[in-house]
Amino acid sequence: MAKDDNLPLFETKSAKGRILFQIYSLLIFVGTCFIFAYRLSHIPAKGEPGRWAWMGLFFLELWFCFYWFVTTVVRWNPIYRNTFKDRLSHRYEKALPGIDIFVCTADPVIEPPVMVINTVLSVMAYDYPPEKLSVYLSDDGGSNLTFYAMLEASRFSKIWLPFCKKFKVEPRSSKVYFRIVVEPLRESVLPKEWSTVKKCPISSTKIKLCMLYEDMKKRIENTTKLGQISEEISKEHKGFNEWILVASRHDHQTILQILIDGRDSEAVDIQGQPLPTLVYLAREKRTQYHHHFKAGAMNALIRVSSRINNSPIILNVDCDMYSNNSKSVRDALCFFMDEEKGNEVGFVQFPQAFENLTKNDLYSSSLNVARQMEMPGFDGNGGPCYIGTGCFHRRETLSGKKYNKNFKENWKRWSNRSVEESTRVLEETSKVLASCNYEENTQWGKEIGVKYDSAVEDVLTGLAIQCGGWRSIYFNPERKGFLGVAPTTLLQSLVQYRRWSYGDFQIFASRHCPFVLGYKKIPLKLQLSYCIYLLWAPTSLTTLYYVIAPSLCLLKGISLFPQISNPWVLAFVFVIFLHRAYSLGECIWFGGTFKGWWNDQRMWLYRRTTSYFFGLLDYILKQLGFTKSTFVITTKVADDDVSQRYEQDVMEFGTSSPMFTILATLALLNAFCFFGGLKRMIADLETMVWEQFALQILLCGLLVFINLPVYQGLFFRKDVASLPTSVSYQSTIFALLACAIALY
Ligand SMILES: O=c1ccn([C@@H]2O[C@H](COP(=O)(O)OP(=O)(O)O[C@H]3O[C@H](CO)[C@@H](O)[C@H](O)[C@H]3O)[C@@H](O)[C@H]2O)c(=O)[nH]1
Ligand SMILES: [Mn+2]
Repeated sequence: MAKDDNLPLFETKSAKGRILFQIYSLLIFVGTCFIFAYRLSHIPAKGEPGRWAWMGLFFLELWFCFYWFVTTVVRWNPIYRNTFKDRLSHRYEKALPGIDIFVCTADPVIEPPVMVINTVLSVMAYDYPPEKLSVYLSDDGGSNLTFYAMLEASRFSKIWLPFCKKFKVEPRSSKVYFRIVVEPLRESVLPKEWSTVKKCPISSTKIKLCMLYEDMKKRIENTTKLGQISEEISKEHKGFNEWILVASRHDHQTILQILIDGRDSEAVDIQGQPLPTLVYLAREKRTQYHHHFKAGAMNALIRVSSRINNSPIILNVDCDMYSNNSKSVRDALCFFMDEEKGNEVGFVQFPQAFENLTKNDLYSSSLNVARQMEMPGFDGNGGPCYIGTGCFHRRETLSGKKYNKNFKENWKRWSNRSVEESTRVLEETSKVLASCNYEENTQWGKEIGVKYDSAVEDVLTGLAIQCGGWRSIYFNPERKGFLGVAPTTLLQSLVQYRRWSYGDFQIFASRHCPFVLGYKKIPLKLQLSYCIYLLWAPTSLTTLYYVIAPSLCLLKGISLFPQISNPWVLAFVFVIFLHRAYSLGECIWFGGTFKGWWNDQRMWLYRRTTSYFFGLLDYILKQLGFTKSTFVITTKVADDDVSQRYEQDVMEFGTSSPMFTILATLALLNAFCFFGGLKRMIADLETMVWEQFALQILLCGLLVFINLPVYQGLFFRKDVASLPTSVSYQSTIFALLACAIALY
């Protein structure tokens, strides 16, 4: 026995400099107390104008205070993890468990097959014994285009995998690798004909492979364009044409194909090494059975994979989330296989990060603060939530098993398992498990598998696992584990947050509310932590009030804040200033820019006033039975000119949407109030009324300032992505109407 045999496989560190944060929190707390003291002692008397607006403001400040308290609970004790992969391979290299990897896709148009197979290739190429890896693609679109791309990928993997191992390639998405490594050289160094270059800075193997990849890509894209499959493929897979027909009606039967069977000794790469198993699954869909979107797909995958490999660990990624780090599987295993603490680990969540961010992050998609502050905070409070992608699960947690203290994993139990069945038989028998009515009258989606009760199935499932006694772990390695595609237009981003806020609030308002489900099962601080996401939807109302009421009162001449010469004003200035300064500091500390922070403030406002508001409406309408649940899939491609505007940080409107009408109405309303307020002050300069309205005019002015892109889109831009005239008309009318009502 070597002497490191008892050392742990991972370590946990607390964040430094917490004392500063605690001082900051204390200061904010004291400041807020003063604000409340002022509010309570200065309530306008009965009959005085603005009494109700005042009360409203007081109530909202209480709410903001609670919300601030929750964000503070999250930030109180963040922890960071580190793994020791050398110890893992030293101890377990021969006995590593099998890993089943699930990739989900649903629509070949907004999730292009080339992108999907690059994700698949990247996870097939993990630095892990290939015979222990199985990759499953669930295609909810039942698209022959995606299937065809998978066939191409299964062929390409035979050269791609040995190549990755030989050159220690990172990242292992072919598309990204060639873009980073080969493309830059292609233009500068290489003349037209690549193969004729002798003195090339990259080896000819790399060039050849890149050409092969380009060929494959062209074939896939051409099929996509033509909408048909090459004859060769349809001959190879009988019954294919029939499938094209059924799939196009979106009502189709299960199609399950094991493209590479890892147990087959003939399934080898060009160097004779075994390949990971590769499975394509399009589960059956019928209009009369609810398919439950991604959660339904995951559950079908869980069942099918249990029949084929039944690996003890399941990794789940979205189709745009390629693996950016070939060691992630080993990282995750360091947590699961740790002798002392490993048995209680239910899932290991990697952060969601994106490859297509711009420097100033116009739509605030980077999730920098969530990734580096909030999630470590969750981990410190009892464990991160499950965020749907980049997550390794212990299979038992997904089959509804609860943790108990005596549980001890026997990894050998799993690795000994070998199913001696022909691929054909497996394919046929597994199909039943993915049929549309398999789950009828079962606990799937309720007690077993990924949960169905919410539009954010991931958060709900993670919470249930934690309440079942399992620990979750958050791991954010230096080299990011996974990279995905962030929305590239304003509307996409707002729609995505609408689904999230709706789903999150659904959880909060149900019997799965962390305070109910988690009572005595997870720590109170974790229950509170969940609120920062689950309470998004209701914060829309408070925010709407805060951007409307003070401005209208300004227009009408009702003062809601202390006047500037009054010492009480200090409390407001102090809290607001310190709070924002902290947020700016946090943003910059985690790699943002000043402009990025400013954009984040804007998106904070836009999400609250539109996405969260509609999320709340969605919830109410669903409760009343007016709507059915939907899942608007986030688009992962953009036209060239959309991409160009995205890269130049030009805000994308372009269509009319009720969300845009709200944004424009609020922007105009504040502009009217601002100028109306200014006019009043200038007119009454001697009587010093401005003193009473200083804070209100400041707030209103800030709102005008942050809305500059909206005014531009309304009046000053003429390009296709500006705001349509219909939105301009509607919003002008609404804003004028609101002002008129307030004045008279
Ligand atoms: O009916 C469906 C709908 C979606 N998906 C897949 O689900 C994934 C996530 O969908 P996406 O539109 O990209 O949603 P995002 O908002 O980016 O996803 C986040 O939020 C979702 C919950 O709202 C989680 O399921 C995701 O894992 C998480 O990344 C994608 O791979 C889709 O192909 C399906 O498989 N079937
Ligand atoms: Mn996504």
